[in-house]
Amino acid sequence: MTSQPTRFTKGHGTHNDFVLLADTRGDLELTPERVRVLADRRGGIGGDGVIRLAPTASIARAGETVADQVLAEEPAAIWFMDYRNADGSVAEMCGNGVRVFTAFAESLGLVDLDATELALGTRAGVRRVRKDTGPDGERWYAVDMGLWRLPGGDDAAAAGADAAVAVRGWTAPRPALSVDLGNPHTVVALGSVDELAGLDLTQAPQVAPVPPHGTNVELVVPLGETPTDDGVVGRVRMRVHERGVGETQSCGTGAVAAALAVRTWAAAGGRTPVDTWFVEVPGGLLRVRALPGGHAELAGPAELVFTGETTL
Ligand SMILES: N[C@@H](CCC[C@H](N)C(=O)O)C(=O)O
Repeated sequence: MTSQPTRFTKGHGTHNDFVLLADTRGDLELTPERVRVLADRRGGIGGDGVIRLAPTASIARAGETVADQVLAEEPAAIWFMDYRNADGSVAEMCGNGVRVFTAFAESLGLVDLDATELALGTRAGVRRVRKDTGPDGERWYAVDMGLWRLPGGDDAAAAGADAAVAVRGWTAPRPALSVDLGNPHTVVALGSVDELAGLDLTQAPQVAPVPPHGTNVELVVPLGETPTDDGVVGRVRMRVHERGVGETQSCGTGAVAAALAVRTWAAAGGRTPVDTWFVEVPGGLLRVRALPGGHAELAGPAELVFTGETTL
């Protein structure tokens, strides 16, 4: 318990939910224990993660050199997303979190997305957010997620795999592809939506070789590709087990990793890669685009649902 009440906002992006703290002076102490208490769904506010909005300069002053790099690359990136998983661990990046962070910054009057884009700092570097529109005309946010990478390189791209994943109940591990979005992902293809729906993700999937910093695991079913007026669009359904959390309703970086893995598998099979994907997650719908120059874009909604004060 702290003696001073702290204001918070609760928000989510496709039901990946976060406790948001506005630390505009950069002096809020956020220990792993405090994160765990805030994120606790029974004893606290509850969330998959905790997001602190702080001055990028304060993160640099605290000794995180990535914040110096952010400001050198983009001096306008004065606000930083300090992202923590529900178990108190620090994560480099959160795709749904970036959109919710932006909605939070708008609510605080720190940015007007109707007038300009937002450049913000993260531990994976600068991220740029612009307003966008969803397939049914709803307000969405689109984020340039920066450079993506296959840690297994060309060999993994050609083979479509560089790892193996075992899920509780499976008789044998299955091949998987590692994808780096600033944070680590391992993507496995399944044969049907019924198999996806029946998965037991109550325990963390086992990944081999063991990733040195852990990984987020996406289980995906490619749903096909459809010609549209804007070109061919792919569709994927996925579930995710997040590092530091457990199964969540959505993972933005995971959706990007899933789409890029399916795209890589298509290319390995000699098919023309599709650049636009809709990704169905248990909590909603996200759009992923492979951009020129090796960047990827993630688009989706962001909702702020309530505010309050806590002494936790
Ligand atoms: N839900 C997030 C990812 C949050 C961090 C992740 N659990 C990790 O440890 O890398 C997203 O929307 O990307």
